[in-house]
Formats: sequence, C-alpha cells, structure tokens
Amino acid sequence: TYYRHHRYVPHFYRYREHSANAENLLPEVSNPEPEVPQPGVPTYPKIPEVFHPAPEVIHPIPEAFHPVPEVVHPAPEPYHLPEVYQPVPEASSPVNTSRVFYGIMFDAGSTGSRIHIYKFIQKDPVELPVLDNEMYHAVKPGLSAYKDNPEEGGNTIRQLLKIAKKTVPEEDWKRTPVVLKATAGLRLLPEDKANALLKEVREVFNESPFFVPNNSVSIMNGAKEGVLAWVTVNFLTGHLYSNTRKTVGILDLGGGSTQITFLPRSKKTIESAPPSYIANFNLFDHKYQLYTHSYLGNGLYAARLATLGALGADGLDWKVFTSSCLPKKFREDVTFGGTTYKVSGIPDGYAGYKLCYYEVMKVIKGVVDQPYEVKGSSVFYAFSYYFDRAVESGLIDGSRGGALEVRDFKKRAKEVCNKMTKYRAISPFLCMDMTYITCLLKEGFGFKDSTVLQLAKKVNNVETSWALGATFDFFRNLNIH
Ligand SMILES: O=c1ccn([C@@H]2O[C@H](COP(=O)(O)OP(=O)(O)O)[C@@H](O)[C@H]2O)c(=O)[nH]1
Repeated sequence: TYYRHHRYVPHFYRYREHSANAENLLPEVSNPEPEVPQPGVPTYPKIPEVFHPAPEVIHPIPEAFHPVPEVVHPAPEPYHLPEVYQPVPEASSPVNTSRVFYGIMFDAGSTGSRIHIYKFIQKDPVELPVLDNEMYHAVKPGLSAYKDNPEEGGNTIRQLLKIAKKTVPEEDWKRTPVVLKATAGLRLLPEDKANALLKEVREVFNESPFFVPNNSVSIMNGAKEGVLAWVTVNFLTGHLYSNTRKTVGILDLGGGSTQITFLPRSKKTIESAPPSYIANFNLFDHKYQLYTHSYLGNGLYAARLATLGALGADGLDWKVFTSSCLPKKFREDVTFGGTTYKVSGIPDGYAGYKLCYYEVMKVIKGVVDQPYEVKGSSVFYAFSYYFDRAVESGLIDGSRGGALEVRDFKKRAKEVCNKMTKYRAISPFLCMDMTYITCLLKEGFGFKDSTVLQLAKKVNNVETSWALGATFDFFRNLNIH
C-alpha cells in the first residue's frame, strides 16, 4: 500500500484564436453529451483542442533513454526538463493566480482496482491547463472477484474514494468529476453479475461528495482501452505536440486482456487489418488513425488458465489442471475473476521451455493478428505485466525500467523454464508467464527477435495506463470511433 505523488510536466500553450474565451475560466465540460447540460453540472477549464507543435528539442522520446526513477511520496526534486518545458508555480504560492482543477479516474481491472487523481493547473486564462501531478493508489483483487458479493466490491471503491477526499481540497469536491471504467474482468463476467457490480459502484459514487457525471460508471470497450493508453503514452513522451507525427506504439498486458496500438505508417497495414482493428479519433487538432486491438482472454492471468485448459471451465472443483510450464511438484488453488481452480505441474512428466512453448502457443496461434508493419522499426512502449515480469525475472530494474529486445524475453524464459527450482521462489508461474510473453510477441504480433521494447511503468512520473487518456476524453471528447 503506497501513495505516490507524481509531479509532472507542463506544456500546453493556448492558441490565440481561443482568446475569445479568455474571460471564461470554466467553459463547459465537453464530454459526455456536451449539447445537453446536466443540471448542477460544474464546468471546467477546457483542455483545448489545439496545441502548438513542440519545438524539435522534445523529440525524440525524451523518456525512453533517460528513465526517471520511480519515487514514492513525497514528490522528488524536479528533474531537469527539456528547455521547452515551463515549471509550474506551486498552487499555494501567494503570488499565484492559478486555478486548479482535478479529475478522478478509476481503473477497475481484472486483477485490481486503481484510482488516479490528476491535478491540472490553469495558469492563466490565456494559457492551456497543465497536468501538474498524479496521485495513484491500487488495491487487489479487482471488482470481478466480488461477483457474488457486489456490496463488498463497492466497499473497495469506497476505500479508494477516501484517498480522493484527502487529495482534492474540500472546496473542489463538488466540481471534481469521478469516473470508473472497467476492463477485462467485468467483460469476462456474465452480464447480470457485471451489472450488479456497476450498480453498486454507482451508489458509492452517488453518496460521495464529488461530481458524478452521466454514465460515469461503465465497462469500456477494448478499442478505447488501446487508444486511450496510446494517447497517455504519446502525451507523456511529448509525441502529441511534435510536428514530426512521430509516435510510439503501445503494448499493454493486463490480467484479462492485452492491447496493441500503434500509428501505422504504411497504408498496407490499414488495408490488410480486420476493419474493426482500425480506430479514428481527433486530438489537439490532429486526426489520427490507429491500428488497435484488445484480445479478451489473452491477458496474463486469463492466458495462464487458458494454457491449463481451465478458462471458462467453471464449477470443476474436482479437476486438477496440469501444465509442463509449472514446477513438477507444484500444486495450488488459483483464483481469477472470482473462480478458483486447482492447478499443478506434471509430477512424473516433463517440464521445460520447449513443451511449455507448445502449450502457450495454443492460446495464441490463430487468435492473434500480425499487423503488416510490426516487423518495421516503430518504437513500442510495453507496460503493465510486461513490465512487472521483466522486473521479476531480473531483466530490468524496477525503478528505472529500460530497453529490452524481444530476444531478451526469450533467453530469460528458457533460463527460467529450464531451471524451475531456482526461480520457483520468485513465482511458480514465472516460466509460464515469460514463455507466454515471448510467444505473444513473436508468434502472436510477429515481432522480430531484435525488436526493441521500452519497458516503463511510468513516464515522467505518471502511470502508463489508459486512465490519463480517458481523463482527456472526459474533458474533451476525442470522438473515438
Ligand atoms: O495505472 C496502472 C494501471 C495498471 N497497472 C498494472 O497493469 C496491469 C493491469 O492489469 P489489469 O488487472 O488492469 O488487467 P485488465 O483487466 O485490463 O486485463 C497490472 O500489472 C497493474 O499493476 C499499473 O501498473 N498502473
């Protein structure tokens, strides 16, 4: 349990054409349903559509090669920012006329629920708001674990809201929107169970002192999840204001689903992709067309169960699911999405990388699309369980992140699987997880051994998650379609 205060970086410049709004500190919220204002709905400084293209100095990828160490509260000394970034004055400074506003975004994931409290500063009416910092806190397990006891699930959200009350000053509660989006965990549940959990969360929100917009509690679709994580990472790495149109792709490996999203350079990628894998949206005066897909059931925890042949095999409490990816003498109950399964290694059989690779292949081959362009030279940021497993297996340092080649995952997977006893103390699933990641990257998406991935949990001290993109989408409808 830990709180993190992430101090962040600045840099929206307001377009002069917007100066007609100069007196209007709190223009109307643009999303959801901007045309029908809700009674009692607070208004916010707009995150304007148009940003000056960033000067060349931002580019390329400031974060990628100079990772900022993860710092736990209190906030770190400000690190040296590229020249173009303006430091934001402290909100409490006596000379400061800044207006501060907040956005609260809940990520109800399959393996945990998380709160992101973003603080924005509207320095003065003619400049754009700046993202000042993020407060992040996570609890386990996720909402779906409470499928038979929604009230208790609602309690986990109530606990997280207490942090919001401590973080957001009381005078701002009423105009601070609170939004929850659920991902794979709830997508995988029967509809009635998922709805009961959402209903419970709505009640918790309604009894809170925050602003509850229409439709503030929902299950997000997979395409949005991918696009919004792409927006977050490209925003934080400075690629959204650069006029080079150079961007980075993202690889997100959750517990229940996995997302790949990138901006194709070649028309062939768009033409050869399944039509539903292409998403359009508008941001900061640009129209973007992305390749994105969320594979439900291919998140790390769902894939473990699928590899074992257990996913969806409900109510089989007598059956033991076995795999050559697990240590031979391992036997345990595992719970995912509120269902418990008995799993074990193969006591008198074989275990190891090769057999394991064949097993996990079944979960990937014929399921995962290989985009035309992925063998090219785009930069991909990989986070969530890609990051966690890279740290756990000793490939990268947890506070710094770093660059890895796909072949590094493969090499470490072989090592872990062929010396299971050595790695068992870290996690009996490490062989299965590392092999799955290797197989997903190579056989699934079709990355080359030499493809370089940037592993990051945070960029510029803000979590790499769809949550920041979703907050932008709330304040200014990105019209993702
Ligand atoms: O702001 C965030 C959100 C998520 N995560 C990590 O990302 C993974 C997300 O898994 P989740 O349960 O959300 O999966 P999903 O339900 O989306 O498949 C877990 O390792 C989380 O610890 C994180 O590090 N920061």
